[in-house]
Amino acid sequence: MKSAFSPELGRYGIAARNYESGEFISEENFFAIGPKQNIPVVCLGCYKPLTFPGNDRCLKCKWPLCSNCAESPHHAPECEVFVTGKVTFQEVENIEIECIQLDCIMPLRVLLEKEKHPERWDREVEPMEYHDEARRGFQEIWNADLINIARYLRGPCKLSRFSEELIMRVVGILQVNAFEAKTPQGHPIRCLFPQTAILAHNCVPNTIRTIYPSEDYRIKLRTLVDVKKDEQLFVSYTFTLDGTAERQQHLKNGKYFTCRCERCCDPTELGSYFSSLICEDCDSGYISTINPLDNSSDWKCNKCECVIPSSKINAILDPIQDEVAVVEAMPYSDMRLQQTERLHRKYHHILHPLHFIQTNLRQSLTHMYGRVKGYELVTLPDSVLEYKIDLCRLVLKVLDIFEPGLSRSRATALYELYGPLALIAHKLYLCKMIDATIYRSRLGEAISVLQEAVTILENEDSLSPEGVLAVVGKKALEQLREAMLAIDRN
Ligand SMILES: C[S@@+](CC[C@H](N)C(=O)[O-])C[C@H]1O[C@@H](n2cnc3c(N)ncnc32)[C@H](O)[C@@H]1O
Repeated sequence: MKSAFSPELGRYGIAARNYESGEFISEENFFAIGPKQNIPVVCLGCYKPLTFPGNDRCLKCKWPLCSNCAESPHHAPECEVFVTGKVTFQEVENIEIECIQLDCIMPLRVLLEKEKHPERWDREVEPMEYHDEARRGFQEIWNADLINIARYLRGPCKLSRFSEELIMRVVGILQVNAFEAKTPQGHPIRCLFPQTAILAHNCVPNTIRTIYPSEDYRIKLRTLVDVKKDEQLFVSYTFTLDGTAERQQHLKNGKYFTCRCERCCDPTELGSYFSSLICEDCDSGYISTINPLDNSSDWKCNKCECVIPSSKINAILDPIQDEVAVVEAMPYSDMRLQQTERLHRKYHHILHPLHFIQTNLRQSLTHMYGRVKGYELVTLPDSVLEYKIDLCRLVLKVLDIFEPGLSRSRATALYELYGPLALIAHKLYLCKMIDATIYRSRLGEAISVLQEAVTILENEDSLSPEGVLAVVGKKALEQLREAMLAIDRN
């Protein structure tokens, strides 16, 4: 990867040569790793939530640390600071609420690493963007960080060798550049990878990054699609299956810029109508915003003269999104499946069939059919198996537009698709409703779908849920191939 600069994007990455889809471009060790901000008390070694106030403390500094992490290298740097400065951790009464004392940990780790590796700081971290001015605009957050982090480190932690300005800059560097990852146990963390963070954002990315907990949280960047030498490399900083307004808000509040990519500038989101509503007036057109980059823009129908102000659109969409959020917060269960189906049906007269709300509900349904108790794949009637196949294909249709190529989401959707494909083929053949030729072709489709899913998932860390899926998928692939051979033998 080469680095380039533009006034709009700042530094960004470009391809140093031609890459085929799925090729690794670069890899990097973290500069710092640590807990996220605004979280309840976690162990500073493995980041698991600590459930009893006062339990699980470091024997040296008495800050939160579980008994398995006594020698954790993650906690060692700040431990010395807390011991030397006699900085005590104030016990928290409610372990479920955010623990502001932990907000200083990640910035402190960056600052201590700066002292340990000044050359790497100068070369890689010093030039990083931190949007000082824009962050000052969010006054409440700025003041909270100033008090809970900068003044806490310089005061009680006796680290006045770090200026307030430098500490607030590190806070900004982390906010703008840090990536979220998960520990093997699924606990969220933040990591700073200065070289990989150079990549600009695009709502249709051409690369994907993976953090490998089993390789001491090393990051690797690979292409999703073929990329030509000197083409820009993009990742997505947002959830690609959000609509334009949601993505823009996330980027503005968290990364301080307006994305002007082709998808964001197109009211139809590349012809998908991903944020569009069905027109009530003509019933055959779709209502989309006139200017996707302006929240107050009117919306208009692509078939009739209907124009609707944004306030009215929000009054329709906000309650739907609230209702969906309640259902999506439920654990996978019969109840959640029923509620998801209810919402999917309820809003299909209002939202475009590919609307992001419908697509996200559909994606949840593809995961639940086959997993939720009472809906195991082998117990599902053929009609529901066919329905799951349709749901997967619709999700894949959207992913083909927004995450073309070898993405994790594509792999998971393909993984959900192979099961019902194989099962239906098998059932029909056993009932003699299809002959060996059709069975072979249907099984062949299931095999190629699963093979593609496994090929993508094999890039994931072996300790991650996706990595585990790759292993299970590989075994299933062997069984399907065995079934194929059995047809040929008979
Ligand atoms: C993670 S940093 C990327 C590297 C950064 N450009 C640098 O020079 O350090 C994210 C910042 O880059 C800029 N940026 C990234 N993608 C952008 C885009 N699509 N449009 C405008 N600015 C972008 C924004 O300033 C954003 O806050």
